[in-house]
Amino acid sequence: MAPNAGLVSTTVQVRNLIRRYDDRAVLDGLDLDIAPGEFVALLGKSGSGKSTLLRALAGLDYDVDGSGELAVPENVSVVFQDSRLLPWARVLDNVVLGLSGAFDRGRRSLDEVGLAGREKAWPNELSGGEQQRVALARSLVREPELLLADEPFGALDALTRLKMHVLLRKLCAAHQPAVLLVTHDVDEAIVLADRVIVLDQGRIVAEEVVELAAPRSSADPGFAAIRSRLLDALGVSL
Ligand SMILES: Nc1ncnc2c1ncn2[C@@H]1O[C@H](COP(=O)(O)OP(=O)(O)OP(=O)(O)O)[C@@H](O)[C@H]1O
Repeated sequence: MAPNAGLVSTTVQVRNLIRRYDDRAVLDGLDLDIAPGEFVALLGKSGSGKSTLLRALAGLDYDVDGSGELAVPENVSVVFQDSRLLPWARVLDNVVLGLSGAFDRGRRSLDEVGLAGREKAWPNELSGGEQQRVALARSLVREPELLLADEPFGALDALTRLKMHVLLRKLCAAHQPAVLLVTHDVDEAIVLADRVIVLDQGRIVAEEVVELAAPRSSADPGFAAIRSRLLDALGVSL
């Protein structure tokens, strides 16, 4: 029998992951599976280990003390709270940086994020929301199997954030990457994710599968019930 026979395919498989800083376990025996195309949102108090987990999945913590098993695809894209565009490169050049001959794909990606016609703009000519759209185009033009997003909408105003939710849902439906989104916004997690997990002291302490129909509304009683359980897990009492 083949070694993997019977196993459901996963894009991310984390087993007993431990990461220590100064002998303190910031990730403390964490297990996590993410299925192909699954959208997982990650909540947790400040200091609970969210960014440490993202860094581990992105392969950016090879010099950190720890152990455990980590299976992650090779093709991973990351988006951050700030767009991290190169100020000296035009928008299209930012999108296709490092991808030779990809200008047509880059233009299509900019079209997908609603920025057709802005290819030759400089990053500082765009609003914060538009810069994050470019960052999404830059990630998705690489057709990642896994998209890691560290509070990508954290610096945007409420209205722009809502528009970005609609856009991200559309992009994920079209490209179907597995997603791990770190956010501090419980409603954002419930609106976007198939599953929401809560991290506390380096362990997953709660998990909610979100099966609400789209468009998801915070006025829905099912939404409110999930929010209330997540807030409980985060130690917030209302
Ligand atoms: N390079 C480092 N050296 C020492 N300690 C670190 C380092 N990076 C993170 N830590 C510590 O590990 C813990 C978890 O940090 P991490 O950044 O993963 O938390 P977080 O959940 O992402 O927090 P936030 O929501 O504030 O971004 C914190 O106590 C932090 O101080």
